[in-house]
Amino acid sequence: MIKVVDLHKKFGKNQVLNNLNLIIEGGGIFAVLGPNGSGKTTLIKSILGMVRMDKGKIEVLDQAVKTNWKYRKEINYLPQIANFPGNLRVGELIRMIVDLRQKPDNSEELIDAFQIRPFLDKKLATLSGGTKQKVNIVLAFMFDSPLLILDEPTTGLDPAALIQLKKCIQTEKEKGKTILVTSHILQFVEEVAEGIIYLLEGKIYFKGSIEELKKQTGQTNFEHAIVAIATQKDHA
Ligand SMILES: Nc1ncnc2c1ncn2[C@@H]1O[C@H](COP(=O)(O)OP(=O)(O)OP(=O)(O)O)[C@@H](O)[C@H]1O
Repeated sequence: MIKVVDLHKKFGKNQVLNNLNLIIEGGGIFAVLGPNGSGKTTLIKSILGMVRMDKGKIEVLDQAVKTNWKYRKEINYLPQIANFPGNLRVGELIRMIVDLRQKPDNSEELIDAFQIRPFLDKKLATLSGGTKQKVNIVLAFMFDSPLLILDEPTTGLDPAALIQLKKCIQTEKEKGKTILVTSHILQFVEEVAEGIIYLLEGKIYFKGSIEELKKQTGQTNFEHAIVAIATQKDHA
């Protein structure tokens, strides 16, 4: 599903990813974790072909990222910060994306699930942060794609929307999808994720289940295990 080999990425003198290797077989929910600035978004954007890698090779759905952009049609992506023109109305944006993608969509169902119908005629610039995030979630979930990448999906969500988001993630998982998610909300990660991918110093420092992480760090609490992993010498 995703194969990253010897990925290097520098911004100026800042070596963000340094010989990063990662294989994710199809199906399941994987949380990409790591301290602020550890390169989670850079890794995700490299997988999406949005960041030009300095060295390495990435394959997504058996296609090389460098040479082929068509694989991106098979990925649903929720960016950490989505930048759509503020004068666009919510309904217009959703229709625009549906027209561009030219695939069947379930936007109507999601509009109701996330209760954004009252906002369809509102301009994006006038929405609250949480409502904007609900719109972005609708955009990310409305197409049927084998790979879903969610960068900080919980940002700004109220409890009702958070429950809805978790339901959507579970539904996609049950359909056999692969879901990559980043989040600093460890309670959310513990509830949804099966696999943990922990980034540190430009590499995958740990890859495994939450149970394996607890065992390796000798911690019974997930939060403490995450803190402990960064101080361990043994790499995954
Ligand atoms: N376009 C860019 N130009 C310059 N530096 C960048 C750029 N994008 C990211 N960086 C730097 O790369 C490093 C990794 O950033 P990235 O956003 O991938 O981290 P992250 O793990 O997603 O962080 P966070 O948890 O804060 O979201 C940071 O030091 C950041 O400042």
